[in-house]
Amino acid sequence: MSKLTFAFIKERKSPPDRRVVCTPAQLHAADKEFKNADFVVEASDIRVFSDEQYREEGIDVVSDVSQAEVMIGVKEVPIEALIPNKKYFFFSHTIKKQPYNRDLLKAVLEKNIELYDHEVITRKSGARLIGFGRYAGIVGAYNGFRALGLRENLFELPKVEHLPDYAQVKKELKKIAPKLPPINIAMTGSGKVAGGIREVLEVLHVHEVKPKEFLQLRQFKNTQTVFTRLQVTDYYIRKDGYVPTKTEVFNNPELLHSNFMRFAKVADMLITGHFYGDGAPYFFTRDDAKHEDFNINLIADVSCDIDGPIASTLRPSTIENPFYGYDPHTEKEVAYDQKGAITVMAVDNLPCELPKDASEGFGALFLKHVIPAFFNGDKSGVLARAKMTEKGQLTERFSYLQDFVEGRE
Ligand SMILES: NC(=O)c1ccc[n+]([C@@H]2O[C@H](COP(=O)([O-])OP(=O)(O)OC[C@H]3O[C@@H](n4cnc5c(N)ncnc54)[C@H](O)[C@@H]3O)[C@@H](O)[C@H]2O)c1
Repeated sequence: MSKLTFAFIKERKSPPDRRVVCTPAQLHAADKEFKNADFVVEASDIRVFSDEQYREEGIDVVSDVSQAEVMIGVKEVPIEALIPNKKYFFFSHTIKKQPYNRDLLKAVLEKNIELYDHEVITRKSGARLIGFGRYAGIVGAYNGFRALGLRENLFELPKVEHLPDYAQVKKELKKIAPKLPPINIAMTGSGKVAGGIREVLEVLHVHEVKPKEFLQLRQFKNTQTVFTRLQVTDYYIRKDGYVPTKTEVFNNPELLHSNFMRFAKVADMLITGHFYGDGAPYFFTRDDAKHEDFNINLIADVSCDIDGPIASTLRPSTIENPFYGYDPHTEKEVAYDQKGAITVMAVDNLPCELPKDASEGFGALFLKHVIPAFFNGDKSGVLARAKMTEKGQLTERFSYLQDFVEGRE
């Protein structure tokens, strides 16, 4: 069997992304493990690991990767940089028909590229195998507490992007744990983002209560910081009054009403990590936020769906300026610390703030689930499921994108 060459390509999107799919140490180990694979790295001066660090691990760093068969990156590859007739792995942000990437998908087809999108590297059940979600949850929750400290003059957390790694993030959190005020925190979600949020709450020793107990907190004066984790069956209810099953939530959102306001009356802070399905009810609307009982005044919206289920998320924010305020009465953006406003953290590229750890986490999953599939006949079907394009056509699973590519929707 001839060797297959995998190239870890340079990120070319602006603003620059420092993440990479595999670290130098991981590629060193992979080089030993996969005898039929060659791994090369495209030279880059923005990556969190330097070219020299890869060379030290015995990995070739080259300026021209066109000899490789498989190209592996993180963000969208600019059209002019796409090399025809190759296999590519990156986040194309096209599966939800994102209009800003229509031309990219068109170019992928025209250049006869086999595109495998990281977002659709899944188990047979559809559950995603790979992602940066955990780090989004960690950084998003941290940023939420950073906003709280700044707004209330309680403590000052440094920006994550100025810290070297997750270990230091945890150290900073431990320092502020004793200074946390007695507030009620609700978090949402059950996937990787939610896992990251939970890690932060655990480092901070925030006490967890069940959603039912959380609802009772309204009657008491807080004495400690508490949190509860809300699942779909907590924040949605069927229109006929029954609690929905998860399958109903995923497949029949038209059956549902939001049941979130009961939590909004108790929570001071919300940290989101849910997945919002198309057509599902909003958690709270602009009108809900005007309600005198609406108690939430700080939202770290990691899920970050714009002008959607979390009405105060008017726009994404940036790593540079992560916070803004939402005035429920005027429905307008205001200063993040304006009296009566909801403070919003809605950074949509959170894992970029922790590029080293995020790359390590992503790389471990990629080497476990994807690379072996090239050499075992894709026995779990992971490549077949993730392949979006082949021979200039969309694969069957992604044929729903045909109208989108042709500009008909
Ligand atoms: N702000 C950021 O930088 C950032 C970064 C990564 C992810 N995110 C967002 O965070 C959210 C969660 O990401 P994740 O990595 O935890 O995802 P995940 O794939 O790990 O988990 C998603 C969870 O949602 C559930 N789910 C699937 N379909 C659903 C539906 N229709 N309705 C409700 N739940 C459903 C799944 O069972 C799973 O438990 C996503 O919206 C993602 O876009 C934001």
